[in-house]
Amino acid sequence: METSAAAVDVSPTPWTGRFDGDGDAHRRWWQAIAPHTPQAASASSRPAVVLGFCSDAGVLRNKGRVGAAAAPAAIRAALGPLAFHLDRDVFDAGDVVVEDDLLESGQQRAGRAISGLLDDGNLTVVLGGGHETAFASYLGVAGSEVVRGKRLGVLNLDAHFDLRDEPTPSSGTPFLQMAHAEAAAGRELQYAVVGISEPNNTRTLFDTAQRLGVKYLLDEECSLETVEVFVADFLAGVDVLYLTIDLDVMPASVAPGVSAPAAYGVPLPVISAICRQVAASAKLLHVDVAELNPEFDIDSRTAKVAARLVNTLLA
Ligand SMILES: N=CN[C@@H](CCC(=O)O)C(=O)O
Ligand SMILES: [Mn+2]
Ligand SMILES: [Mn+2]
Repeated sequence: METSAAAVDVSPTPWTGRFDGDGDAHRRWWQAIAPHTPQAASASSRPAVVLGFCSDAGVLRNKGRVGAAAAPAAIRAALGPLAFHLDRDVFDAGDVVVEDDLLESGQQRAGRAISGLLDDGNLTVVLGGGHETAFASYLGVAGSEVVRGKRLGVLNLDAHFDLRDEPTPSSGTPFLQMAHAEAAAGRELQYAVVGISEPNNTRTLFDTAQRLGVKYLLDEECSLETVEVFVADFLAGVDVLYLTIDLDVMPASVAPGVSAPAAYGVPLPVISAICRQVAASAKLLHVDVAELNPEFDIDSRTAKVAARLVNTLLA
């Protein structure tokens, strides 16, 4: 297996944040996180490793507002100052960078890096990138020894199905790509979506979801009680979970910095509760956060929300 360090393009850059002093009582993310190396020693049973996927290619191909390639740096900047209360070690493996339109090779490189990190026993956290990040994540998860013989579930928090049937992969196609890849391997994709906006998904997309047996909740159905039962049911049918958060699942007031801001959206407390539920399940294998576009992010609101959710997922 190629090591993660060999697969990434850009090494971790220094993290920054407020300094209140040295020692555990003052610790913030920027003081806790260390560069990931293949030899990185960890005392914790399941360290977390952050990897950036700097890509504008998927959103550009999907006719959206580009700028997500700058998101990994913006999320790190929002995470850095947060107080560190986690019981696990955290490392930064750097970035995989998609140059121009070279999306597929970038997804392959990120996939190899993720597989290597998973095989080493890490909880992997990818910071996208547009939602084409999800196919890179899938390549990494499906290519890992950790999922061999296990039932994989993909839980997407998103206003969109991203099941577009297009000749060219984009940020709108990753879950149909996964369904095809799983079918080619003789399996069926276990895919669930929380937060679907009915007016933002065509009849064709709903038909594709039905054909593939996708389980979903509409945004207007997402009360705390309903999502708790929905996620528990989905978790019960899988052995390992890949959670993907498309930040446009939340209302535009909470997540303005995305390609397609949501008029309705699922409230942050509901999304946060899902993250706690998933983190507590012990089935969580891999996480990604996608679609942040810092260019449209008022007061870094969306980056701060992304950072908070990552922090919650690792707690
Ligand atoms: N990542 C996916 N994005 C949505 C974008 C929808 C829109 O631009 O309105 C999709 O393809 O469905
Ligand atoms: Mn999406
Ligand atoms: Mn979306």
